Amino acid sequence: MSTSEEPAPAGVVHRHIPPASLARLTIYLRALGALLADGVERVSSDELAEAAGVNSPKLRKDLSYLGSYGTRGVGYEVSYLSDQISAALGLTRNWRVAIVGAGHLGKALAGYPGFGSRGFEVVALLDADQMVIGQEVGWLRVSPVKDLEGVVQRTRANMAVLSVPADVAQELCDRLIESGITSILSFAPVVLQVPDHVQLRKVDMATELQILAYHAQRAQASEIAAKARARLGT
Ligand SMILES: NC(=O)c1ccc[n+]([C@@H]2O[C@H](COP(=O)([O-])OP(=O)(O)OC[C@H]3O[C@@H](n4cnc5c(N)ncnc54)[C@H](O)[C@@H]3O)[C@@H](O)[C@H]2O)c1
Repeated sequence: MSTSEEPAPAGVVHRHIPPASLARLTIYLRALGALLADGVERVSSDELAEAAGVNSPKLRKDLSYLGSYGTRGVGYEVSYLSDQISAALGLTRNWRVAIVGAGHLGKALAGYPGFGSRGFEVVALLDADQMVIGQEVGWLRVSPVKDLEGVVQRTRANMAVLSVPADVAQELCDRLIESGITSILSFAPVVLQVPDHVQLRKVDMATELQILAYHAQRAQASEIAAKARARLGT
């Protein structure tokens, strides 16, 4: 029987994965993690698609970026597929995250217990405020941002989160890059300039809420239109 549902072996360079598929791969990974925890060894496309809340063709297309073309009836080996998605997402690497800005957001992120199981270890939390420096957040102690370069070196951080006010974000972003960090997630509401070799992602909840509001408004408008059509019998 064909095993073409199995993804490409480890070490294979994956094709460029479109952002929407990339986002869904993280959902499959979480679903596979739950199946693994339940002792499930194999899963069909349909079952995995249902667990991840997508349709099977979309799942098969997404997994095809890993070299899997989905032959019906064979099923995926849960732990193997989980490893392959982790490898494609770069999660087999040990990500060590430094959080710059230990305010509301920084502390909440540093205290979140769910990162470890997803391959991210928060190794440092930094701030400029003397009242905040030295505070304990979980097992971390807030370090002074003036020592950022040394902290990055000592903790071997290779990823950073910026949870600082907008007006200091660029300067801190530059210092992180000079310290050797090339993957940065920024919450600061400002456009940051980074060189080509640096991966910068921005989280903007206000934009997400605006998009949500737009969809809610459209859904409401089409519901009103449908009711009006029903009333008129058209
Ligand atoms: N993207 C989003 O969805 C989203 C949501 C909430 C907040 N934010 C943004 O995230 C950032 C943090 O929000 P917050 O609510 O935690 O704010 P906060 O004021 O509670 O925390 C900011 C922290 O940054 C520290 N700080 C200031 N200057 C610094 C510097 N030069 N070096 C190091 N630390 C410095 C402050 O001392 C403070 O502890 C803000 O820019 C905010 O606008 C974004």
